Amino acid sequence: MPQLKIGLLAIQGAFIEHRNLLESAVEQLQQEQRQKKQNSKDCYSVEAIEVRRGDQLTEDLDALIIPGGESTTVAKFMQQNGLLDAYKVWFSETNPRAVVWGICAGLIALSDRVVDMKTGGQTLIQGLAVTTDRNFYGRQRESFECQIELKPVEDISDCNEYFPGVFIRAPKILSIDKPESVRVLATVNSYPVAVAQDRILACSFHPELTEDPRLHLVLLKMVLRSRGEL
Ligand SMILES: NC(=O)CC[C@H](N)C(=O)O
Repeated sequence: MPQLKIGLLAIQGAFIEHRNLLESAVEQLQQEQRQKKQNSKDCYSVEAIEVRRGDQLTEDLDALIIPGGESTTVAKFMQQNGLLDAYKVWFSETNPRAVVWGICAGLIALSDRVVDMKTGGQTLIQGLAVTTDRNFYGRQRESFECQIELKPVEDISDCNEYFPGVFIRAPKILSIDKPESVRVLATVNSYPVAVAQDRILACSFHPELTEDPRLHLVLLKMVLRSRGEL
């Protein structure tokens, strides 16, 4: 049984929530595959691991989830544990299978440009051609929930119902700086809240705090595509 190995940067919890949603997403993937071709042998399973050290970013790791929390802590944690250098190798063109998903603080860390950075600056991972305001919603209201509209793009098979949006001191994607390569997957009032570029997925809200696995399924499909299996 082919296995999808997904790592979660283990900074501030949320591991169980992500593992549960990855398991629901893989079940949906199996259902979709069964509907498409009967007797499919490609019955995937998912293994979720907590990533704490650079040497865990190996070639057999299909994806890394950079969770929400505090973007300054994310980069510091990565620097202190040899993860930033290891990430650069793991995510480089020498390993074209690797997929990364930045959630909230993870989106900030992956953004090419960040507005309202920490005083004195902060380390970014970069790679995603967007400009993000780090604390845009945080300053207005600490957290809120609203309905997110999913776009009918290739990896989203079911966009009929709103996605439950949980925003916590959320950043805002101010601009998409390479519209030819960044796809908008979800919006609120026509502003992008989830985007994808090549092997990068990013969102400004917290799907792991819902019971909706559709974004986790998007991640798994990106993984399959980068493995050349979809
Ligand atoms: N929920 C979150 O991840 C908040 C991110 C926070 N605005 C930051 O600066 O990192």
